Amino acid sequence: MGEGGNAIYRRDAIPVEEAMRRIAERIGFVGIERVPLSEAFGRRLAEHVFADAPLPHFRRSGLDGYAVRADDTAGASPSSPARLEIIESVPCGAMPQKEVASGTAVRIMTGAAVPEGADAVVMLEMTGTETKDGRSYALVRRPMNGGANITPIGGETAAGELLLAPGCVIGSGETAVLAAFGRSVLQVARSPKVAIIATGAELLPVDTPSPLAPGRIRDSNSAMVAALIREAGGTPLLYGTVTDDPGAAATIVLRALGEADVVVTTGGVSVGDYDVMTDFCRHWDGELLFHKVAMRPGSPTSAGIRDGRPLFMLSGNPGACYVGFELFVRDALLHMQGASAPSLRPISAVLAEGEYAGIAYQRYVRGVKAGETVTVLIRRVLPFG
Ligand SMILES: Nc1nc2c(c(=O)[nH]1)N[C@H]1C(S)=C(S)[C@@H](COP(=O)(O)OP(=O)(O)OC[C@H]3O[C@@H](n4cnc5c(N)ncnc54)[C@H](O)[C@@H]3O)O[C@H]1N2
Ligand code: MOO
Ligand SMILES: [Mg+2]
Repeated sequence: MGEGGNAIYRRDAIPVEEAMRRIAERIGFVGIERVPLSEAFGRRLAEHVFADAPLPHFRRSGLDGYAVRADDTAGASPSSPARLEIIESVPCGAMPQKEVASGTAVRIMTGAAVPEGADAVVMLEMTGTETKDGRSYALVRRPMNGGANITPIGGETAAGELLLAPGCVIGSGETAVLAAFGRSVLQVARSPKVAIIATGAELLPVDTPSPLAPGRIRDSNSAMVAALIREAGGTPLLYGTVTDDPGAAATIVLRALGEADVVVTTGGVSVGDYDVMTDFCRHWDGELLFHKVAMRPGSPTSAGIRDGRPLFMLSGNPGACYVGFELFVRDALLHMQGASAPSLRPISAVLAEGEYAGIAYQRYVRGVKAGETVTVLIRRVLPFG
């Protein structure tokens, strides 16, 4: 078939970084949709969100107490409190009707609008009250600085300020900001639809009771990959399992490529007689991006693209399948949703125990970092001692 000289079909292993690059340069934004804020949690924003008004948009009291003129409290002390006539009480949500003139105070609640004329709020605990001739007075026992306990207009956010940028994940904090600024409907990245196809004649549905027939195993990869897809903001579509019949596998993979944004297969990608994905790669009308990666586990991991839709062929070995997803599929899904930064970041660590000899390929092993289980990439191991 005239492909003997092609390095991809010869399955020359390429470095992990090169494989990542080949995927990244071929993957684009998945498109936008509008969702209500109540359904936006975990999605990626696909618009700039600016403050359409200052926050707060009125001078806001930070305490329960009295709105006063700071000058009126100069020199006040417990033995000689400032005596200010209480002219009004302002609950939250109401606007004060009166202006605070010298010698007066307004009872105010946390979050309420500070009346004109007042430039400080004194907390209730610093005051006392007195009634005389049918009038009520606040006794302020300490001097106040101008501006004390008042959030000015725009004190949290100025009008026009950029609140959230495209690509950011909408978590609980972002949700609060969006709600505060009235964004009940948002433009977010569409959740990529990701088809999952597990290959292998040995595979049984998860609900198959024990004991399993000899040689048979439950399909754990589909469930794992579905969970990983959800973690990455995608929507998994379970296509089930396919046996090792090349025609049947090709039919279902091509159907999935027509229906989903991304297709992930597991298994059948090595050099076994029944490795259907290896066979598929040689006959499909898509473009193979790589067919072997210089890594362990998961060296047979392959990827291709057809009509702009990526096909990830992960190794069947569950550990290799996991590593292949982490390295190649996750960032592809995040990138499709507008994320700019790669999700994996290298850290350097010293291996506490064990040894790896004669490493030709990069190794990804499970490790524990300060109590947290992580996947560790071992590039180079220095001999002990
Ligand atoms: N002659 C060679 N043999 C193998 C090579 C090689 O280079 N030359 N590579 C080995 C490596 S490394 C790996 S990894 C595997 C890759 O195998 P496949 O991707 O073809 O996967 P399968 O053969 O289908 O299965 C491998 C293993 O994983 C189990 N499996 C498969 N699917 C699932 C599933 N959905 N859930 C749970 N477990 C699954 C399967 O039963 C096998 O045990 O090839 C080596 N061989
Ligand atoms: O590369 Mo295989 O994935 O060693 O197990
Ligand atoms: Mg195999």
